[in-house]
Amino acid sequence: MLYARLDVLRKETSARHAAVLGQEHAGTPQAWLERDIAAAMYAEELTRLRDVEEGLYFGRLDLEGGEQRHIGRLGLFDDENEYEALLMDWRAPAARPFYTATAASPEDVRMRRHVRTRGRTVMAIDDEVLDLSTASEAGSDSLTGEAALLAAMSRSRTGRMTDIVATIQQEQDRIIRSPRSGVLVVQGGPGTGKTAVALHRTAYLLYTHRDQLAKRGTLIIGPNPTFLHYISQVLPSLGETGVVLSTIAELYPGVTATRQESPSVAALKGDAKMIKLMSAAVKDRQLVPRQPIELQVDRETVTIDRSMVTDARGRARRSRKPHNEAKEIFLREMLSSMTLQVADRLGRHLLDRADLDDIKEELSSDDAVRSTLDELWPTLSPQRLLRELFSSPKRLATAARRLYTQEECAAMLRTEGDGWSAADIPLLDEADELLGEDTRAARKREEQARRAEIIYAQGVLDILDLEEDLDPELLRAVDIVDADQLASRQEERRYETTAERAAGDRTWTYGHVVVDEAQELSAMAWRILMRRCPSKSMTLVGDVAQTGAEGGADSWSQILRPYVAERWRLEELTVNYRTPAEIMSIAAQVATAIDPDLRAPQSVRETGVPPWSLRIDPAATTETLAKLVAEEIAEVDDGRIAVLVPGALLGQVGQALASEAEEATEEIAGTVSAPGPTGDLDSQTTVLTVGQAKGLEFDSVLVVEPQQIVAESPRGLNDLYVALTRTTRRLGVVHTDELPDELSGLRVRTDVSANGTE
Ligand SMILES: Nc1ncnc2c1ncn2[C@@H]1O[C@H](COP(=O)(O)OP(=O)(O)OP(=O)(O)O)[C@@H](O)[C@H]1O
Repeated sequence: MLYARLDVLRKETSARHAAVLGQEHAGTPQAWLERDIAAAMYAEELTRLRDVEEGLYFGRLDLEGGEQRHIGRLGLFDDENEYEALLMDWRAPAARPFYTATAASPEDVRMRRHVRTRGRTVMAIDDEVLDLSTASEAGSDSLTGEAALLAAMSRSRTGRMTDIVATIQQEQDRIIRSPRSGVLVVQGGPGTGKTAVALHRTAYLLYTHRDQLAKRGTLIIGPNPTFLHYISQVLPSLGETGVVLSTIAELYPGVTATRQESPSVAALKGDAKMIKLMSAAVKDRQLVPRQPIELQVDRETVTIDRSMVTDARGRARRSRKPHNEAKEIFLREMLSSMTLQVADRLGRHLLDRADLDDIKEELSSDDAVRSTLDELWPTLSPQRLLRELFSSPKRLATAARRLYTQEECAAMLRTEGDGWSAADIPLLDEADELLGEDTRAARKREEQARRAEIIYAQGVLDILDLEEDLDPELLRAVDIVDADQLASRQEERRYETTAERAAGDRTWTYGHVVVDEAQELSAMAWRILMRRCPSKSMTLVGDVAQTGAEGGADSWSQILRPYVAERWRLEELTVNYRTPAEIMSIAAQVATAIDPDLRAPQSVRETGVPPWSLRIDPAATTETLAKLVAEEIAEVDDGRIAVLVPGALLGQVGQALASEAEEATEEIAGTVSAPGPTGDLDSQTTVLTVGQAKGLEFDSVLVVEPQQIVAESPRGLNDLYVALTRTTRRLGVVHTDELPDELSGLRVRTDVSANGTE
């Protein structure tokens, strides 16, 4: 019945969409715009209706009074029966007991039913009677809908994250429905559902605060493009669009960060000391000449001396305006002083206001004067400031004095014009704030754009006018509208979604910002995010034990103190839904080595498959790895496999495995992806570094050379912890070096052919 209702809705929406698209668009520009908006709205609605196909209905609540509520991915109403609710959206307040009711606190619920479907067929039904007699064994922290949950967790992974609406647990629900305002930090170990919770919270907030968030948009920040790809399907399938998914590297419109940077240089650039360095770098561009400068202007000699420039510079700086905006004050002051100098020489008492204005006008239009003043206070773009700073040892040393050592400066130097790295993006944004808008350039750009629109509009009118068999009785286009008017109308017509407008505008401020793997962000990256969200309505999820970036965080209060002091809420997730207990007990050893106080999350299931280690012959690494991959493929059927390697081995292992797979006629042919910068999650087997695998999960994981992973970075143990916790079922560790002590609990295998499950 519910699917039939869904089909009707799809048909109706599709018909409306087609009707709107088919409309003749003769009409006012306003009507065109409305047509565009209506078409986009219907298209969005259609996507939403299509996306809920799988698992449309998943739960039922039977209440004490006899009322039944059916819960699903969206709300469906019976239009013949006074819009009675047939299916309730999981985010509606009345659906909440489905996630929170327990035997001890039943919230009026007598029975909760989980319905599992595949396509449109019911596969299983699990009923839980919330009866006090069962409350003692199933305490309030027990799992909700255990059978459905275990079924969801044991499913093969597809390379894309799926939603968890049918099996959200109580501790997760509390976070998902937490109020929108303020900063909420969700701390949780690996696999506790932080990403899932962050995305479902976004969907919940969009449902509950639709109006505000539709206008301002929501920004979701992830650690890398692979991760964004991994989560990209979850939100639309929850029925939401209008959300910007981005990495920090994409937050400065117009700049693409393509240059790789070493982690240690990225850490230097991410340090909060950069704030002072950047501000010094801007001030260093506001020059005072060592020697007086003499200029010839219309037979008069004008002298620019130190005190004159120092005064003008002082005034401009005291305005506290950004550099490019303060330039107007500097120029005004300089021109006044120079005018007075000329006037004094001519005899100031002989001159009136108009004469002085004439002198000033002459000075300001003189090329030599202009270029000299421009050198003393150059107009700077953020790109130019940074390019010239990081390619000049002298400039960098001056700006960095007392902040960075000589060696650190040397490490940050680079050749001019070699592109931008991800660590440069927060610096560009910082520079933009310090420099402000170059108002003259902005005005010029606007004028140019407007002129181009008019030329285009004139072209359109000319073409319309070329029609040969024109009836002189009929009005022509040019009789009704001229190019200027047409250009204005075109401007009004442009329709962009909130997400499109937000992504293209550096100064856009979002209604809510979600940061995943928040522990990875540098101090400078936090500044760019806080600027994008002045209301500080934010959800930050992460795990300080998984921090891999050298400039990343060790504690949440350290990150947040500069922005909200102690005004933030902390929620913790404690149950691991991903990694089986056998593997978590090994990972827990690593967690203790990182910090003895750290408690790894509790796994909810065992698989009976012990994780293993295998020492292999360095001469035959790739053949052995290929065999192990083939073995894992046989074990996981159509599941996913990751080979996690130290950064230094990525290219080598990736290519070798890919070509091994090409040659192999049997199991692994065509299943291994060669490593790219984003990793290819569509292949069955992917070779990745730990950094690339952050936030992802696979049915089986082979960790290669753990000792090298640990040695590669100051936070190497954290990386190993991340690597071990990416698996949902199977784990093998392959090494030629010694095994780190923490991994001594692994079952030791001696050869390849012996199967890991033995
Ligand atoms: N309530 C739930 N029902 C079913 N599956 C769940 C539930 N909560 C989490 N999961 C599953 O557990 C896995 C881990 O979730 P997720 O990736 O969100 O964890 P995480 O805390 O972000 O992990 P990490 O810190 O390791 O990146 C996912 O496959 C997710 O779908």
